[in-house]
Amino acid sequence: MSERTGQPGNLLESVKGPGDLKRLAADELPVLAAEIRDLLIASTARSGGHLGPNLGVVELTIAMHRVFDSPHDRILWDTGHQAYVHKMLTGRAGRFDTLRQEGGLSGYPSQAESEHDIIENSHASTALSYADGLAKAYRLRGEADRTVVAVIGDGALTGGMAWEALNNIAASKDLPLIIVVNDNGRSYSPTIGGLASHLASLRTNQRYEDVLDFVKGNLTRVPVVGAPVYDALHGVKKGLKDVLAPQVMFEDLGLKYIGLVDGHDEQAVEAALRRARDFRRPVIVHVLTKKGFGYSPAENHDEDCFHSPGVFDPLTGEEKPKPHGWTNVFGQEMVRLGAERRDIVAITAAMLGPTGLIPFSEAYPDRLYDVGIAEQHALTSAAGLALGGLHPVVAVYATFLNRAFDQLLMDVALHRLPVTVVLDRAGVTGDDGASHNGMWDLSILQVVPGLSIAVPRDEPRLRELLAEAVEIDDGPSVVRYPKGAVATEIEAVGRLGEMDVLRAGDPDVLLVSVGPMAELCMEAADLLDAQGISATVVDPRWVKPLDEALTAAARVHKLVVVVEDNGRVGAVGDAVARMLRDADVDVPVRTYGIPQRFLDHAKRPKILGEIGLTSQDIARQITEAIAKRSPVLENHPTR
Ligand SMILES: Cc1ncc(C[n+]2csc(CCOP(=O)(O)OP(=O)(O)O)c2C)c(N)n1
Ligand SMILES: CC(=O)[C@@H](O)[C@H](O)COP(=O)(O)O
Ligand SMILES: [Mg+2]
Repeated sequence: MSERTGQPGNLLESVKGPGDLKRLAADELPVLAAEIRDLLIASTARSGGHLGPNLGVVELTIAMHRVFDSPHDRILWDTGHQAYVHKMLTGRAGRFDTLRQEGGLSGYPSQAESEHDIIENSHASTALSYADGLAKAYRLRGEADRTVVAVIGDGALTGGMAWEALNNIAASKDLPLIIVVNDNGRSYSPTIGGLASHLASLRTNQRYEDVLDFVKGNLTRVPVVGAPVYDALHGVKKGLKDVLAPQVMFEDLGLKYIGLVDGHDEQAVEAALRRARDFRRPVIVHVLTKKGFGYSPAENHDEDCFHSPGVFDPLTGEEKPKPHGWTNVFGQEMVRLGAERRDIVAITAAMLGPTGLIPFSEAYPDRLYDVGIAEQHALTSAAGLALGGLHPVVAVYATFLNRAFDQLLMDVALHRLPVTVVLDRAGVTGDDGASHNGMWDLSILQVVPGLSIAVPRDEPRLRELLAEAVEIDDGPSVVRYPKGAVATEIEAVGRLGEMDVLRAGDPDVLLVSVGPMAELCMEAADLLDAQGISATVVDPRWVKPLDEALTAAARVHKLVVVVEDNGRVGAVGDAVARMLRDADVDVPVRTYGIPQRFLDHAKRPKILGEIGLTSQDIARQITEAIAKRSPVLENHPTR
């Protein structure tokens, strides 16, 4: 195994862009591929990242940049987690020591990084819709010589948007649009559903290709009649294919289909892509790849083929142990609740492991549903399960719930159905960039009638609130918690209605701490003490509906402060301010949360520091707020 230096090898170093790549001889490409793999392994070992997906597209990406002319031709990556090789071949190989670091290379395409990058959103199943629009724009602008190429994984192809796009693309016979299905048979775990089995049958039905090759090899050797007979046979290819290979649904959609192509045979991929390019109409190129290809620890990693490992030893593939996290607690609690309540079922959207539901699936295999990357379907299927008398728990990352908002609102809440949605990775996640931060749910869910939201501050509260949530049977409930290690446990010193009082102070400041912001708020209260400002810290536990006791408590304080790990606009802080206004409690309210903008990638603590979600910042801002109002407040009778 070559010494993995973490720097590009000589050949890769010489590739400053697709032009250099095109000038390489075919026999240099395997060397290039090996250097790319070395750099992928070394850089993700150091920073974590999507090693498995990128190892699987090395030859595919080389072929794409040799056949097409980016950025004149546009190459789109669905989800974008598999675009590291694309970045290496478009002049960024030398920056992989900064992968996913603040100010360094993003783990996804980035328009600011390169003219070769377009889609920055890491939400899956969008690339075909972008491609449809882009190709139509080029046609309308008289730039029809530009080919649009969208790479979509078999997992992303289980997302509904992809089929909405295919339906439209199939209707546009004159769009030079190439859909590369990167079929490695997996999302994290093996891809599920009818489509997955269809793709699998195509993969296994190499029979058709073998028979055809055999016929071609033997018939065309027969003098005079051989070739015409072969052509006749080939002419009935569709029938032959249907007989030997299952119904190829893509062709039935009206799309040309080229496949199955060995995705690790770079020359074969190039040939297929050239054929597809020359059709000048929508074509599917079905490429078979292996996730983690070329690195045995990834190839043999059962759970997810090193989909997105943390830091690991490149020689052994041994991952650095992850801390006891919120996800683990949820997984354990689901097994306990599943034993108590046989009506509890769980749904994952192709993220069984990342959401912690593996223990539940092992304990109750017939009560776990993996719906693929299909959050919209997940929510409405959950509504069906609830209508059927069950209590579904839908576990998704907070940011991906956005995709299923209408289903939660109109298919679940409108019918007051007992569905519990568990949002992992809520708040700032950090190194997966702007589209991964779970900073939207506490805002968008405020408008859902009859929906309850719980935000646990630590492990005991997660267990407690999840148990309370699944007891709610007259409407949807939501429990949300951040990525990573559980927060320090903080016991209540009293109760205020259903809220936990974490620190009882004189009525200067009422500090409303939302979920895992508790530790930060307690530290801020200590800092305020030193300034002679006394803070009462309460943890609402349930932030929707808010506890009326908050109104009475606010009345006797000089300032109300709400701290939350969500976008500031329309979230808990605004809900508290509205509740106090409605109750004619005109105590000033300050809300501290995530600024309502897209955040660049960096580690979570770094981002929290930059946006002022630290105890020092909160204490300083409260001190300033008190000082600004003190003349008024001094003379203002306490209410
Ligand atoms: C809407 C949405 N849901 C879930 C995810 C999380 N996610 C990221 S990559 C991935 C698996 C993608 O599988 P596939 O498209 O086959 O690509 P591969 O990793 O196999 O190359 C998932 C579920 C996401 N990015 N977007
Ligand atoms: C690309 C994608 O959506 C996921 O793979 C994401 O990277 C998961 O990140 P964590 O599971 O590490 O939070
Ligand atoms: Mg896949």
